[in-house]
Amino acid sequence: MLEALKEEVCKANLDLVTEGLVIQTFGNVSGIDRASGLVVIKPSGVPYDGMKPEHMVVVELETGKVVESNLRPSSDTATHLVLYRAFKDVGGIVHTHSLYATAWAQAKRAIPAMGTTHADYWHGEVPCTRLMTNDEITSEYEANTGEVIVETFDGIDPLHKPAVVVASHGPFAWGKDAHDAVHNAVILEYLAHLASETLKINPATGSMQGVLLDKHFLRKHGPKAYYGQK
Ligand SMILES: O=C(CO)[C@@H](O)[C@H](O)COP(=O)(O)O
Repeated sequence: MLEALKEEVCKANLDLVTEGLVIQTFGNVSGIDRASGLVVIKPSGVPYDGMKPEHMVVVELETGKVVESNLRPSSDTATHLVLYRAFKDVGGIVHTHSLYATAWAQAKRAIPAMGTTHADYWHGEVPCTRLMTNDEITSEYEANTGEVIVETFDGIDPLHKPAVVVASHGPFAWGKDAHDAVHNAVILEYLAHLASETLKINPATGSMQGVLLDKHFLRKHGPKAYYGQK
């Protein structure tokens, strides 16, 4: 079932290791087949070393029910499913605990756009979610994590800002497929690192000029640009 997608999702998970975004069994990548309403995701707690396409778990988008695998799906599966239901153009999702993006999440701060390196990829700051309530944490925690992300993106095109830092937790990134989502997670970590270094040099650095932000983002991702086309 969904052999090509399992290959793609497995490779995307292994790319997290190659890109230095995860250690141990941290993190997870999924991809969706919209036609069948099925999601393929990393198994929970399985080491990346030796991870194969046949280890990927297939779950239903609407119910989260495992339809193929003896392994448990990633513990963050419910978050991925909420995001796929809300962000209809998203085809792949990544969660990591990459060092700098997670530091911004722990600091509970959006990552400001301070220069063109950022503006080439993100149209403004990388948002940070609000803190989750005790009720949200003690009930359906993983699904509620997805809900606070969706709430954060009210009125924002998720493909213009393809990542978020979840307060007190870490980053989630997404894209048109699993490979694109990993690419965005790599860029996010670079931008988080760059912002940290910039604020170390000058803690009073403000956001970049709006005109420059638009110029750099839109020439690459605007209506007539190649990047960002589906
Ligand atoms: O963020 C978390 C847990 O908060 C995850 O990244 C885990 O570290 C990986 O869990 P599995 O995907 O292996 O269940």
